[in-house]
Amino acid sequence: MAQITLDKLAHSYLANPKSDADFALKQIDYVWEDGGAYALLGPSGCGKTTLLNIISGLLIPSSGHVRFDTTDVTELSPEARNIAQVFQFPVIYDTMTVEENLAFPLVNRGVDKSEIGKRVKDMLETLELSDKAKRRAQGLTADEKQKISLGRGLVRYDVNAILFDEPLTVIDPHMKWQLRTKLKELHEQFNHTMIYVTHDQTEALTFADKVVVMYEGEVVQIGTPEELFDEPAHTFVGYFIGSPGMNIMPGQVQGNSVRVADHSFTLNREYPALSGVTEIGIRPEFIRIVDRANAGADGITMQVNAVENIGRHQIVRGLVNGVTIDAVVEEGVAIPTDAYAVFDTNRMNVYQDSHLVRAKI
Ligand SMILES: Nc1ncnc2c1ncn2[C@@H]1O[C@H](COP(=O)(O)OP(=O)(O)OP(=O)(O)O)[C@@H](O)[C@H]1O
Repeated sequence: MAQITLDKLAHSYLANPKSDADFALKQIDYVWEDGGAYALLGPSGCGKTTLLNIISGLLIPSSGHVRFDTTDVTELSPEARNIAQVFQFPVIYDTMTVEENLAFPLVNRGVDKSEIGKRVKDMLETLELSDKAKRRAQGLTADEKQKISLGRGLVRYDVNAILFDEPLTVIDPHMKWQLRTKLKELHEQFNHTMIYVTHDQTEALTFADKVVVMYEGEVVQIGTPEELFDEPAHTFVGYFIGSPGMNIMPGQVQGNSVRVADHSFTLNREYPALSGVTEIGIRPEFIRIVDRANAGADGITMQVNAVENIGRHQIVRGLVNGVTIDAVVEEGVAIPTDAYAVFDTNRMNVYQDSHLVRAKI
């Protein structure tokens, strides 16, 4: 296993990139800790696969270096990097049996026969495929084939890292949850450095200790699931993480006073003087909807347009000063038509030109 360092790494698919927009991956400096479980999360086209391919050696970056511990591997082939990769679709040998498929990466590396037998048996049990060990892979379901692909990556104990590129795309929804849990268990057991690419926030947040959020070729935040929820560093993270995402509204900030629409909130913290576009972010979970008649002066007029029941909660959708706002309210709570949205001032975040502004201490 290895610590993986990305040193001033950037990539453009163009021969002569001229501006930032020409880069599929804008400059990134980051150290992936040895034994960490990371998710690379972002929408389609944000550069996740480009970054993963640079780490695996399928792509040589336009600039910068990749180091595994102290070794510079920037120009080394994937084979020379000693990594395991699991792709979106199963990569297995149809004519081999399930156990032969799992043994193959170990046979190739000259691992001792008895050791191979032990590891394959363990992996068959882990993946709940013991009863299919002697069956040819041909004819198995897509789920089962992808489980074998995962197993072929995980059966190797000596790898520097295991890279997963949207590995659960072909997996049945109920099985996805099971395999995610399994991967987490395997990570705890073997402590491999794992990097998991996905555009699905549930997959990222349940699998990873740290989530790397990408947007338009840039890493906009690296944090624990809690950090991404509580303090999104960029409005995109606020919007992308959470269901529904964070509400973002235009606002003005002066010291400890935040003005949104026709209402000023007094906060228990001070902000520095801001320039540029100022926005206020608040998650739907931290907005209460109350009847205007009972609200006193502590809310903002909200025009309620729809109420969706989603089991234990209801999502209230409406407009505040022309901006669409969502609030998450417990089930059974009556939603007044003449409503005020009351914000939890401790949970309001301030953004300048899309980036989080920290309050002065
Ligand atoms: N071989 C290539 N040649 C030219 N441009 C490419 C190539 N591969 C990717 N790109 C471009 O680079 C950008 C990042 O693509 P990348 O595949 O890394 O994103 P992604 O986040 O993995 O997307 P997805 O989730 O759809 O796979 C996109 O604009 C894409 O069109």
